[in-house]
Amino acid sequence: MNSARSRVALGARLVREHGKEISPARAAAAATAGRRWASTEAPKTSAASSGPRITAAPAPPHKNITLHSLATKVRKGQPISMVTAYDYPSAVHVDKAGIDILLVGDSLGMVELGFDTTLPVTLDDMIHHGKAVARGCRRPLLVIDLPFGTFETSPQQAAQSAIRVMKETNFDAVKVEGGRQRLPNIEAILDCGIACMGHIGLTPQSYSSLGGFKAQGRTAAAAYELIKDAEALQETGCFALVIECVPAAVADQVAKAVDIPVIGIGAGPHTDGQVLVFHDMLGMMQHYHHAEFTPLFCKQYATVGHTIQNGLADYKRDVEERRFPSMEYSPYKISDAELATFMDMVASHNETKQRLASDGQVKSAADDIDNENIKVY
Ligand SMILES: Nc1nc(=O)c2c([nH]1)NC[C@@H]1CN(c3ccc(C(=O)N[C@@H](CCC(=O)O)C(=O)O)cc3)CN21
Ligand SMILES: CC(C)C(=O)C(=O)O
Repeated sequence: MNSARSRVALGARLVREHGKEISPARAAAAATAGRRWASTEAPKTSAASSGPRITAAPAPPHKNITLHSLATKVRKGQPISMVTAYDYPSAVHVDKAGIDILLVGDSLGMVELGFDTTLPVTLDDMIHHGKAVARGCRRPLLVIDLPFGTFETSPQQAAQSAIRVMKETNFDAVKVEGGRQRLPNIEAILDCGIACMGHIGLTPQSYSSLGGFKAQGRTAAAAYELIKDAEALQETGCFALVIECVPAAVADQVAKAVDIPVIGIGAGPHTDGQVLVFHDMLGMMQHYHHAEFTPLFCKQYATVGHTIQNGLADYKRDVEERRFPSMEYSPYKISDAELATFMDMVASHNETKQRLASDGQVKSAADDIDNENIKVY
């Protein structure tokens, strides 16, 4: 929907039906889930010369993004930023950058686990990664995908999977792929009091029936289906939608058709927000397998993969040429007196070793040395 339009309906039904928004309870609940907050202090560098050179990072703003603050943002015409992350360090980065929504997408199967599609990803995989992300995050709205095979077969299956994910990860919402054919399943999730984001257009979990990762909504009829799907998902109570890989003009009309935020990926500039996969947008994918799946619609904002490659190559060369570690990186000290005593012990140890060797007792030398040098201990 265009930014000028009012977004009063955002999450409204969800909030009405379940009494309260999801996120206010998050800080308290997070403590029990072991979520670790960043330092609230200003950046500082450790002054202790013998200590490790650790720079404490400034904490992100304390204000969490909630369904309501998201609605306010959209009402004010401010676009929503969303990005995926799958582990603790990337979650810390996303949090610090002030991104609005962090998605643990099932794309983790491809960019983190090395599969060719998202189909093999399990609920256990999602929970494992979700927990790590939650430990690194406090500000963004946290959304997690229900992976293939965990929600399609019945509303009950969908509800059970969503409940398990919410219990174990302490996230704010789940995302479910599919349009009107998934309405009963999505309704069951919402009925449990769980916020749900829809996902239409290219739904990668339908890789098999779509015949690949293909752009969608490219005929009038298919584009019109997307409008009907978006309206149905809004009516059911989804608080937002992802629309993936459709022509910009089609995404524009879908966004105009509903009041809830429509977040695009490969869907042009007219949506209420944008989402990209972390590894794609940071240029992390050097491996041929990953490069193959970096979509054309993705803008690269960094070339982290090159930075990593350069760092590893420099390290290898330094080790091989004995440039690392220099004494600068050998911080553990021993006093001159202790060192002198130690050197005497080594000298005596070596003498004993030589004597035993020349006596032809090499095999049992170690035991004998221990006995003779018992004073060492
Ligand atoms: N790394 C990564 N980034 C993603 O955005 C992403 C994943 N993985 N895995 C799950 C899905 C799959 N996605 C993809 C993957 C490839 C294309 C792609 O290559 N599209 C072609 C057009 C295909 C066509 O319409 O024929 C392109 O040229 O962009 C699109 C979306 C988006 N998601
Ligand atoms: C690409 C985004 C929207 C996603 O669904 C994922 O990362 O799995």
